Amino acid sequence: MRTLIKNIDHLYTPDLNRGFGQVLDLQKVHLLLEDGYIRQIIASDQPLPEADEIIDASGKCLLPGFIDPHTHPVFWKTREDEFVMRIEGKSYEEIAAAGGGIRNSVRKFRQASKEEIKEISRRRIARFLEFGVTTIEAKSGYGLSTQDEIKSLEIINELNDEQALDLIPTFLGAHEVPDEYQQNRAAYVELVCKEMIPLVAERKLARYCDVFCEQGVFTVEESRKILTTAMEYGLKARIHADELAAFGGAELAAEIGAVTADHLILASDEGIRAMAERGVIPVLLPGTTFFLGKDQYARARTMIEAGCQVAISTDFNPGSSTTQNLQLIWTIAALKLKMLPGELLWASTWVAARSLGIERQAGSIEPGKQADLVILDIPNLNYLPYHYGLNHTYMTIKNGRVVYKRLNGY
Ligand SMILES: N=CN[C@@H](CCC(=O)O)C(=O)O
Ligand SMILES: [Zn+2]
Repeated sequence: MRTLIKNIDHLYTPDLNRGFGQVLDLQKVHLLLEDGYIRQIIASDQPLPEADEIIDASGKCLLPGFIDPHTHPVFWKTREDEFVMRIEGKSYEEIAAAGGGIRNSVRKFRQASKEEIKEISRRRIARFLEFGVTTIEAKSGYGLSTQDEIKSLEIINELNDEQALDLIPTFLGAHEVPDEYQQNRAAYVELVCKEMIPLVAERKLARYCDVFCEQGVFTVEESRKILTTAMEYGLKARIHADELAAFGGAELAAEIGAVTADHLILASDEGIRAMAERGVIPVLLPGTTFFLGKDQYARARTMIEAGCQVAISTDFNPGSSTTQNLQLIWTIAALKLKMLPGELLWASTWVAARSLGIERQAGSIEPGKQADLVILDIPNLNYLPYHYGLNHTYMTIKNGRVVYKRLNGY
């Protein structure tokens, strides 16, 4: 099966030879796909090859499919009541300390059957394709019992097999201390290390293990124990770090060689330096800072100057960031993190792919790679964060197949 995408105004892909933020901009080209892979970039003065399917991209831009490297898409009920409580003045931390937040989602998750949660999650994740996202990292973390964490990871793995979007599973049993362990948190850490991690690894239900390392959640010592145990079982580490307090999460990520450290709003200079030295990828989630109504954003420029390659993500979850629109995150990251369009392209394709170990298959437009692509109805790359809040996706292509096409022009 050969598909020709013809008359592409701009084909943008990270310029891997020139480094972070540098973009290859090929104008007026065509792209040939074959059997799900990228076959050839064709200059406008070359003859057009035969193809079974032709897509006209006149006046549009072609980018690698976006990769969202930090999401929590498997939950049951939404939490709009807590959103209103925050408008009225309660903080996210106060709501969590009073038993709301993640623990609220956990209580609800445990009441629903696997099939019910799977169905609602299936409908939710389909929306990522509409926004041009072709791969997501997907975390468990609303079960917090062995049985319910397994339920969550099974849903992620089954949805990965059953529909077009790729889901890369992360075990987040240490997302919170559940109600029944509030008076005995050490026992919960033991349960995660001695029962959940071995089972998740044995059943190959996750590639990564994550911990919410944060004041009031898991300490640095507890996080170290959980993540090093997971690494002994062959899972790679990611960590929610320094989001609500400067807590030593970035330093821990560097110390244990985590693949990513995420959030990092309050990461220290020392932590940033250590991450750059160890090659830890900062995954920045400015939509969360925005949605929590906070003013202090992660120091992306300091991280980039220190030598980090930065990724960005929606952090899609029912509490602290409900958007699935990575294009909106481009705008927030541009304005609040001072990231430039070329850096945002890297951050949501190549670097995100590296953070998930899939950079050989995805994350850039090169012959031989999976044909995971997005056609955007924009005149140039700068336009994407500029015209904000809407969905510019004209078409999403996953493994060479059209999986989303906008119905009407505007
Ligand atoms: N910080 C921890 N986890 C999520 C929030 C989850 C929730 O509030 O349900 C986050 O990344 O923001
Ligand atoms: Zn998160």
